[in-house]
Amino acid sequence: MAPQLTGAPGTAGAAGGAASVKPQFHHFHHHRLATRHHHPSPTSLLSKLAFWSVCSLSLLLAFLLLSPSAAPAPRAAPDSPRRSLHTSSPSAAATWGGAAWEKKVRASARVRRANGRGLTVLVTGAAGFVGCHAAAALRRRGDGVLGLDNFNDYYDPALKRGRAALLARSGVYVVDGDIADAELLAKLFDVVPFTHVLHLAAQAGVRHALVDPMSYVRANVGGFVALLEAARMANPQPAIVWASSSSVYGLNSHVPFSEHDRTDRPASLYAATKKAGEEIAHAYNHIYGLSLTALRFFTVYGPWGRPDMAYFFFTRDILAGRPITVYESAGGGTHQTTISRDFTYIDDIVKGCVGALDTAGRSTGSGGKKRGPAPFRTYNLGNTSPVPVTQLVDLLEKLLKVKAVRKIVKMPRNGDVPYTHANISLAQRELGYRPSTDLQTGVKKFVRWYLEYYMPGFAGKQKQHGSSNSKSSRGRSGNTSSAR
Ligand SMILES: O=C(O)[C@H]1O[C@H](OP(=O)(O)OP(=O)(O)OC[C@H]2O[C@@H](n3ccc(=O)[nH]c3=O)[C@H](O)[C@@H]2O)[C@H](O)[C@@H](O)[C@H]1O
Repeated sequence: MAPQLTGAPGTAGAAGGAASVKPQFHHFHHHRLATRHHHPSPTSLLSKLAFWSVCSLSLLLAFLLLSPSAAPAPRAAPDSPRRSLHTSSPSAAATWGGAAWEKKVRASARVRRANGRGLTVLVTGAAGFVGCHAAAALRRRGDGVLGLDNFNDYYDPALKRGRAALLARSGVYVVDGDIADAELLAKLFDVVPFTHVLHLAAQAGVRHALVDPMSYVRANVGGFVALLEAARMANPQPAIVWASSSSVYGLNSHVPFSEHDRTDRPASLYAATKKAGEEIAHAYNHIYGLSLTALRFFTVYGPWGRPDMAYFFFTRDILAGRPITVYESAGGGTHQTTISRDFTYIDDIVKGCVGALDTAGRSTGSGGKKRGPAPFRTYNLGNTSPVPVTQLVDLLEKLLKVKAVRKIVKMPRNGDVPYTHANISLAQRELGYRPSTDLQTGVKKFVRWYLEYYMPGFAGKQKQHGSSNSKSSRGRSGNTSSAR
């Protein structure tokens, strides 16, 4: 079933129209060449002269256009839209540039608070789960917000377009482009003097790193460096708040995880690239005076969430009557542990992001040069109450009113860690971070959204009959497989 949206899908990436202009070639017909055996009249002499001039000019033009040394990569004229070559979006038709595009960018980034004081924030990964919620929250309080997202197909891009459409309705424009596109980033910083960057664009997911390792290196290392390069050259230099991950704690066994604990034993490539990001951030802070804040998110969930996460695809599969694989500890021996996560509700995470932006000190550099020390901070954003994954499944069964078909297996060596548990006292003290949503409340909100978004008919039926553990409901939900 196609996602049901209440409005038109986002058109953010379509700004600008056609991008490439094909050269026009003129063909001369043979009958014109045949005339050269006759005595030429003055008019035919003139037309011959004109013909050969056109030929020579065409040849010269063709030479200039096709010669590799003489033909640098076409640069966009200021008023014409251009094609981004770096997007990994399947549409690959991301366009940017031109007067109309710049106007849209400026309008989106304009602060709308009555007193005129507010942040001007570039939110990367704005069509992602956390990005879309954070961008909306900033816009609600009147900050200037511009989104950037490459709409890649790691999971259903229609969901990302749906999020961007929501943002568009609240006046936030999401530029369709890649963080690794240095030219695009330079342009954005040129058009808007961003005070802050909330950098959430990344290749997420722990287990997928076994399937496509390079995508993690490209986005979480290469993409991050591209963003930092653009930020250090920008004038003014923005303060950067970015998404690290609880996964950096890896095999750390000291609970709850504190920012002072070891993070040098990652269990997955995903974790390793996030940890690399933290080290890279330190270097940019040290060399260029960029203000950098890393937020270690703990298993964020909620409405408009990521279909690659367990709570999301468990919901889909339970409704479809398909078995779900639930991991149990591979521990054995004396350290038998229940697989559990410090699930953190999206609204709490957004408050943490906003708190981090509000308290981020300034970057000190200018023109790519450091002028003094700048803040370098790291915070856990978790819920401080880990819940076993089996309990999450119990909860979903209760809310969906469908019994899950559980396949219990020992946790494979796929990058997952047995448990996470955040110590959040630092974020509490310095960011005013106070998570307030327990798993029961948060998952209820997610399930309500899921049913309304993917299965509006089913949601209605559930309300009417108060129960839905029927064959027909399973049949309907079977259509949701495109969600992942
Ligand atoms: O905090 C983070 O830093 C990360 O959080 C998230 O990773 P995780 O905490 O691993 O969440 P998620 O995949 O939903 O698995 C949840 C639980 O279900 C278990 N799990 C998973 C799959 C399965 O088939 N069976 C199962 O039992 C699994 O063993 C686990 O115990 C983000 O995806 C990641 O991008 C990153 O941000």
